[in-house]
Amino acid sequence: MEVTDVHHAYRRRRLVLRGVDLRLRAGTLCGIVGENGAGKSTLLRVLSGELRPTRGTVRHGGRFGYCPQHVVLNNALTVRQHLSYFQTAYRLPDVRYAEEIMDVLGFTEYADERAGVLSGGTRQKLNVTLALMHDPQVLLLDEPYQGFDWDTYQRFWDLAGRLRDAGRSVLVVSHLAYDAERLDRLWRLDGGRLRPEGPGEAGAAA
Ligand SMILES: Nc1ncnc2c1ncn2[C@@H]1O[C@H](COP(=O)(O)OP(=O)(O)OP(=O)(O)O)[C@@H](O)[C@H]1O
Repeated sequence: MEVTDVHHAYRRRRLVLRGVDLRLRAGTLCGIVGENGAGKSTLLRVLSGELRPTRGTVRHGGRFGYCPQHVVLNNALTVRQHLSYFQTAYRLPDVRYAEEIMDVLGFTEYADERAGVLSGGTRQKLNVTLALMHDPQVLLLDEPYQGFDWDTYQRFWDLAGRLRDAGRSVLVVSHLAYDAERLDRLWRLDGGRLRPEGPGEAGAAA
């Protein structure tokens, strides 16, 4: 994914993004942190194509996955019904990979529960599974581990590391400055631009 000089202003008023440049190579696990209101979700919505940038370009190739910050589930459908709905949307022959992800995240036993009765953390596990189940080459995750318990949080990072090792580009966005050693690159979104975060990060490309 290649992002060049991206600007975004809501209704031509406040400029939230003021020239974001970002390059995500295959086989990298990257993070963006920023305070509340810094524009992280706005940036991900631009990167996913949901919002058109006021200026600048976003280019990416191959299958694309996006896990939005706010869980979008149909409360009347069971976990399994969500999988089959997305299986059709993604044109997948089966949901075996989705079931593997469910197993890794530890919520297989909820397969026949309706989304409306799931706990917040379990809803988020389903949200992440739906974004991953077509094995995207570029994966954008907005606050993906909100509501996860510690064990699930660790399993999530193991999964993200495995995807990186399999050659996927993974970008995790959070307001928390999580364990930077898990990441190949970390940026901070501040003042509408990205700057490298952490020691020894003076402008190297991912
Ligand atoms: N649809 C919208 N219309 C107008 N302004 C918006 C809209 N969505 C976001 N904003 C504004 O854009 C700015 C950035 O918001 P955004 O949600 O991208 O930040 P964030 O870094 O994701 O915040 P948080 O960590 O709280 O989720 C905020 O000032 C917010 O009020």
